[in-house]
Amino acid sequence: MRVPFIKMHGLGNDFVVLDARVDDVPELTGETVRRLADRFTGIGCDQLILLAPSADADFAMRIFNHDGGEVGACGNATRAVAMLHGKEARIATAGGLLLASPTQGGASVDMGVPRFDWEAIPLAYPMDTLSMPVAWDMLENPGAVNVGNPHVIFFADDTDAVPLDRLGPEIENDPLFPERVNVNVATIVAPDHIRLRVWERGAGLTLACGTGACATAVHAMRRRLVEPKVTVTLPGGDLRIEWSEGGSIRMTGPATESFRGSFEWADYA
Ligand SMILES: N[C@@H](CCC[C@H](N)C(=O)O)C(=O)O
Repeated sequence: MRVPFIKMHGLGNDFVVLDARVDDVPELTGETVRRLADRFTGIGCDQLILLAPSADADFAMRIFNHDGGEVGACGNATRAVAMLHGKEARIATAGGLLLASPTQGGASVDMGVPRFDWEAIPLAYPMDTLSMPVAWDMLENPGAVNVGNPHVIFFADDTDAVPLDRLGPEIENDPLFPERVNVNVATIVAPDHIRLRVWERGAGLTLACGTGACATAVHAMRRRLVEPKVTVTLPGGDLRIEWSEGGSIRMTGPATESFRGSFEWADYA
């Protein structure tokens, strides 16, 4: 059987979107996701997104990393599917209910209330997540935030000088993070501007990470390093993040549909 797909991206963080609301999509396994996500032998993407009907929301969004693992949140994909939906939507995800509205060329999303308890990140043992007494080489004293998925955030004078291709996988797989972790390295450029690079759990270095931008902005706000509204510049472009203590995070930015196609399911199952 042939299964239709839509190729989309948010600031270069790219997705294969399967829409089980309108198409027949057989049950996905980690192996099928890995094969489809492979950039040499498959369609190629950072995340595979499966849209499905939902009893509690306008639709459900399941998120699978490049390595086949299912996860709770993806900020860039949420903007992409909000744009696809074309009108205000309540989107059910494993990380919680998200509210999204399409904008000119993208979407604005209420990403929910961030969590800071060490159990919620989760960490392997109790620790102050605002100022963690741990270090990996030049990366030290990070913070941790869960925005539907787990993030650790380091500040550095120059994000480009950090060997994230080496330290990213080391930190992602450190036993301190029992569910592994997304690794963010940020520079405060100005009180309203952060520069950010992200090593994504299950996907590696990506051009942008929406939840990474949310987690980093919130952590910088909690440390009183930036204002409640910031621009986060990633290698793929800019996101606008707004948050105030106790509230939910608003993320606004672009999304793009690249092309539509279909694939033979048996080639990837
Ligand atoms: N690209 C995403 C995040 C995708 C999931 C992440 N790699 C995880 O494992 O939690 C984004 O834009 O937020």
